[in-house]
Amino acid sequence: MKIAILGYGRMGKTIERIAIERGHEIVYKTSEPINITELKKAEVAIDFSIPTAAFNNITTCFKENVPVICGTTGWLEKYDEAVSICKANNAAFIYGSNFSLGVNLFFELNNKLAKMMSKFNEYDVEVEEIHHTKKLDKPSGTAITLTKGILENTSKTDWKLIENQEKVDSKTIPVVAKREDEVPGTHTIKYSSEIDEIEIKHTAHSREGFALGAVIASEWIKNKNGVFTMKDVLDL
Ligand SMILES: NC(=O)C1=CN([C@@H]2O[C@H](COP(=O)(O)OP(=O)(O)OC[C@H]3O[C@@H](n4cnc5c(N)ncnc54)[C@H](OP(=O)(O)O)[C@@H]3O)[C@@H](O)[C@H]2O)C=CC1
Ligand SMILES: O=C(O)C1=N[C@H](C(=O)O)C[C@H](O)C1
Repeated sequence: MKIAILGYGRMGKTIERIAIERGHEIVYKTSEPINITELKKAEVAIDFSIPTAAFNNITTCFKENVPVICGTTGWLEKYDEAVSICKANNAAFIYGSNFSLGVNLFFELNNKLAKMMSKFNEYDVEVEEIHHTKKLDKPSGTAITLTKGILENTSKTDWKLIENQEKVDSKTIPVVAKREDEVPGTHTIKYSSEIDEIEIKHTAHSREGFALGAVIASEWIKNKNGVFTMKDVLDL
C-alpha cells in the first residue's frame, strides 16, 4: 500500500520501518501541516503527530478521501466532531489510544475485571501510567481508555488526574501519571482493600507493538468506509 506518515517523530520512524518490512511504500512523510498534493499520492494516512495537529490532519484526510489511522493522543475533546466530519465525507477512520495487541487485550481484561469488582465495595480502584519525559499529554490516552472502561463497568462516576497524592471521593477514580526517562509505556490498574490488593499491569518493552498495530490497522481499513476501533481490527 502507499502510505502517508503524518508526524515523523519517534513513532513515525518506527512505523516507516515496519511498513517497509511488510512490503508497503511510504509516499509522503511530514512533521508539518499537510501538503494536499503529496497526501493525495497515498492510499492511507497514519497520524502520530502532536495533540494540537491531529484534528486538522485527520479532517483534511477525510475531505481528501484518504482513510486515516490516528494514534495521536491528547486531542479527544474533538473526537465526536471528527467522527461527524468523517461520516459527512463518507471517509474511513480508526482512532486508537494504543495500537498494540497486548494493550487491546488488556483493555478487555480491564473491562471484565471492573465488572467483577463492581460487586465488592471494599475495594478502591486506582489507575497509574508511566511514560518517558518527552510525552506532551497527561494522563496518557491509554490510561483514559482504561478509566472509561472502569466507569462503564462500575458505579464510579468520574476520574481525576492526581498530582500531589490528593484524596478523591469514593465515586471518583484517581489517575496517577509518572514521567521517567525512556519508559515506552506502563499501565497498572490496582484494586486495594484493607486486606489485600489485586493488580493488573501492561508493560511495553518498546514502540514496536504500537507501530505494528498501526500498520495492521492501515492494511485492514483498505476499501472500508466508516468509523472503527482496534477491537474491530483484532476481532476481539
Ligand atoms: N496510539 C498509540 O499506540 C500510540 C500513540 N502515541 C502518540 O503518538 C503521538 C506521537 O508520539 P511520538 O512519536 O512519541 O512523538 P514525537 O514528538 O516523537 O513525534 C511527533 C512528531 O509530530 C511532528 N509534528 C508537529 N506538528 C505536526 C503537524 N502539524 N503535522 C504532522 N506532524 C507534526 C513533530 O515535529 P516537531 O518535532 O518538529 O514538532 C514530531 O516529529 C503522541 O500523541 C503519542 O501520545 C505514541 C505511541 C503509541
Ligand atoms: O506517548 C507515548 O509514548 C504513548 N502514548 C500513548 C498513550 O498516550 O497512551 C500510547 C503509549 O502508551 C505510548
